[in-house]
Amino acid sequence: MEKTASFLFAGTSFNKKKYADEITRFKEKKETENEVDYLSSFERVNPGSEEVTVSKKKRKRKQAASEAVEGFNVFKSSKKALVISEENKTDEGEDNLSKEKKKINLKLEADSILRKQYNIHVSGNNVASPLKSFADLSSVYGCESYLLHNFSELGFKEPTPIQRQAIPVLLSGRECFACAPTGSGKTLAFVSPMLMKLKHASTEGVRAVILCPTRELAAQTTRECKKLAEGNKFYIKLLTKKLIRSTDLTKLRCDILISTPLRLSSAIKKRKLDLSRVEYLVLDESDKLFELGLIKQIDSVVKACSNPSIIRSLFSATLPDSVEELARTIMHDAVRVIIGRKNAASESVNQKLVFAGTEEGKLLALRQSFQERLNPPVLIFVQSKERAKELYEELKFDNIRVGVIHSDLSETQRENVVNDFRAGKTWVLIATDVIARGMDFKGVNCVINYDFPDSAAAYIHRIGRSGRAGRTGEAITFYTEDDVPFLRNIANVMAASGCEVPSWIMALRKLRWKKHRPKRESILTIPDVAEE
Ligand SMILES: Nc1ncnc2c1ncn2[C@@H]1O[C@H](COP(=O)(O)OP(=O)(O)OP(=O)(O)O)[C@@H](O)[C@H]1O
Repeated sequence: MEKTASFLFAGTSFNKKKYADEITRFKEKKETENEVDYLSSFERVNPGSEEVTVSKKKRKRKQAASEAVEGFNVFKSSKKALVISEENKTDEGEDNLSKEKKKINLKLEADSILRKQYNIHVSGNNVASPLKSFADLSSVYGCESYLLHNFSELGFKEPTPIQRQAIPVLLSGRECFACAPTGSGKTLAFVSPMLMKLKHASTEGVRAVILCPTRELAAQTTRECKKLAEGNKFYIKLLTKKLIRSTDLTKLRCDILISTPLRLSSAIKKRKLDLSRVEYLVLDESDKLFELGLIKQIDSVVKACSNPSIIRSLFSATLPDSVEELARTIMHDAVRVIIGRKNAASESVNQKLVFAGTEEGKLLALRQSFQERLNPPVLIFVQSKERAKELYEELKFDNIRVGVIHSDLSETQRENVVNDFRAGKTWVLIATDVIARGMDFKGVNCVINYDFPDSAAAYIHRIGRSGRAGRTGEAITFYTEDDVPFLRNIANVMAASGCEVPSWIMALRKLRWKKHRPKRESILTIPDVAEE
């Protein structure tokens, strides 16, 4: 009420000279007026109770009150008095307004200090305050205790910077573009507000969708979601082939559905999966999802999620301007949250470039480094499934526990390979970019880019498998003569995250980088296997 009044009365003008007498009279009474309100309302609620309960002090107040009421009647009958009353309200209104302004300014100042402290950059109007701690979730947003309990069970004491800002943005009902380094807890940042908003399980069909570019990441996100939802019986489902075959999707009981775009768009088309009630749509690794190969499927999912009050959000460690522009065409009044610098590598990874000369040189360098120091778990990235198979053939007899993952393996085989690596059964995992994004292997000590990555974004995601959740890691990138023209782009990423780069590389010409996948010589040194 006060707030409204203060806005209503702001700006009323009054001739103070002309009504000086009235002002004096008014000011004398001002102090008692608040008490009038108090007592008259007391009497309204308790008629006749005054004799029994009103103390001496209150009687005194009552006396003052009656005077004020009389005064009020007098003012009521006079036109002048009305203006004076307005003047009083104006003063009060201005007071309230400036108090309100002060409060807002203090809040904005505190928000800005917190954002600076955690390197949070936001753009958009009226962006919600960042979280000071997880406790804000219950004090400000009424978070249920199960979620806070789960955070503490998982060992999460403080929110990470992206969680501090993206969670309140989503809870305040705003759409969001979020860009934060690899391994900085983006999954929890989009899952927690979803769980809080959905509150409890429902039978009303799919209410939230999370899209991930690969099956492995979708499976991992499902697991994380279930861990965070523990204690609240949500229906959280991964859209698998088996689920599609065995269930009538028109009757799917599901609060949160996690899928790859291909699987989901085909379920919409062929199995009549209804997404019209979806309230939350998250595009994880959004820049990957907006790449040419997937855009059609994304489009069909976005269209199927036809609820006009849907909240969409995009999360990634790399968010090119082109993707933002494209996404803005479908988003409403979105807030942009960037942690640190946009499109930057994690600062907890120590990055090195190694000149290996030729393909043969790479294999030699790899073997030598393993002989000198093998500190598992180690991830090795190559540029194609063929090369992944070749490198595996070379290393499998080297007395190293090595595994390989690529898109030619079946779903179960891929799952087993990932599980073996997670469990420490394999020390070295050879992979294509299929697991470069989002996969959260605990404590990967070193990432080796055996083949030079095909883009700066691919580089950032690959090396981001190491140095996660506050740990440190190492990344080694081999390059040959073929890769030299593309060195500068990687060097820029390295320099921006504080790593040393030779000056001759920084002096190279900057190239507009389309996918760099040169034809490379075979890795195999064993001709028999090559011919198999
Ligand atoms: N508040 C927190 N405190 C400590 N650890 C956390 C916190 N939130 C998440 N984590 C842990 O941090 C790790 C990385 O989280 P997550 O996989 O969500 O990162 P990400 O930002 O999505 O990375 P990427 O860009 O590679 O997908 C996970 O092991 C997760 O359990």
